[in-house]
Amino acid sequence: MLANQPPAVEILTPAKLNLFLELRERRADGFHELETVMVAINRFDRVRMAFTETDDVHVDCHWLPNQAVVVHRYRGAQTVAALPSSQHNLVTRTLEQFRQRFSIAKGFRATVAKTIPAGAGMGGASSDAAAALRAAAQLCDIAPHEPRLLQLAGEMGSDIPFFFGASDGPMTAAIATGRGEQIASIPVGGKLHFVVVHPPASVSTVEVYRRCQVPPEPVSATAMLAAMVSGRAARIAGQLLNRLADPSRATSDWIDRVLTAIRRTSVLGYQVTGSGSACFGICPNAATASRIAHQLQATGVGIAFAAESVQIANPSRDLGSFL
Ligand SMILES: C[C@](O)(CO)[C@H](O)COP(=O)(O)OP(=O)(O)OC[C@H]1O[C@@H](n2ccc(N)nc2=O)[C@H](O)[C@@H]1O
Ligand SMILES: Nc1ncnc2c1ncn2[C@@H]1O[C@H](COP(=O)(O)OP(=O)(O)OP(=O)(O)O)[C@@H](O)[C@H]1O
Repeated sequence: MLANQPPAVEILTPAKLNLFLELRERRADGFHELETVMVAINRFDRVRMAFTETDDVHVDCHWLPNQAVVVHRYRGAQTVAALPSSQHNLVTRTLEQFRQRFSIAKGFRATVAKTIPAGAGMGGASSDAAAALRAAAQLCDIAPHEPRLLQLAGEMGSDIPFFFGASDGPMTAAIATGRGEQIASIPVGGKLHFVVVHPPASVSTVEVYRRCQVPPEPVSATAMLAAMVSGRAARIAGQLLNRLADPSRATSDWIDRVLTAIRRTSVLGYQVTGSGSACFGICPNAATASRIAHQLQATGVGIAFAAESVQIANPSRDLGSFL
């Protein structure tokens, strides 16, 4: 680090896909007990953080320029999803709570450069918040898996703890229970390949959960876990499930358009991720995923890209000063 410059850290934080999501119970607090199998994929946001001498938090959140993934062209119109201001960003709210809980006097400045589609069920905001907490912990010399940090993560959003990864080694996939905040790493028998499509419409997670129904006999994730261990894409394809898919389809007719387009390709299986609006297909290898992504891009139902499973990387590199 250069002399007289504040320390700063950078984390590349991934998106997720839900390969399995079953609802078990609607709780009195309005949340749902669930069982979901999530996998991290190689679509990243970049979070950079440093201390400031002021006693506040400021977050600059922007799309990375020229990221085709966020620019939709539909019937001549071009749309880029709006991102929240600093005040309304989940990263800001999370860092403010962190400062209070850990009695941190200094403030933070963060820049969040995004490529993860927003409101797409790919966990973008949660991933950013997790990265910000991990970066803040590093700046403040707090252990990355300190229980109070994970507790705060879970309180700020059900999906956030997943993006911390595991304390005992690299993590690519996990089963999440409770309302999604209780994470157990699961082994995956090989790299998984996907094609992901997100239409030019976001879906509200709150709205999808409002419309969902808990089945009388929830399906267990056991068969999916065994399929993940095998690493066989065809076997995993046979176990894809998302109990939020129907309420997501009811929320936006884009979901059916995307699913219909994916069904016409040679993917091994397909599903909605999280509460939507993105959908994915599972493919036998990277070349097939790339070929199908091109094919789907040409259908005009959204932005299509190939992706593969990745490990959630462990703490961040020290940047010296970047701000
Ligand atoms: C759909 C998923 O992305 C699947 O991984 C998650 O379940 C959503 O996680 P998230 O975006 O972090 O959601 P939160 O910010 O915790 O909650 C947003 C809203 O979703 C609903 N919600 C969320 C999680 C859950 N287990 N039950 C719920 O009913 C609640 O109405 C809540 O007010
Ligand atoms: N850092 C952030 N990046 C993107 N969206 C954010 C951020 N902070 C707050 N938001 C708000 O949260 C909403 C949902 O964000 P996100 O992209 O995480 O949705 P999602 O992928 O559907 O999430 P999930 O899969 O966890 O339900 C956005 O529409 C936006 O208004």
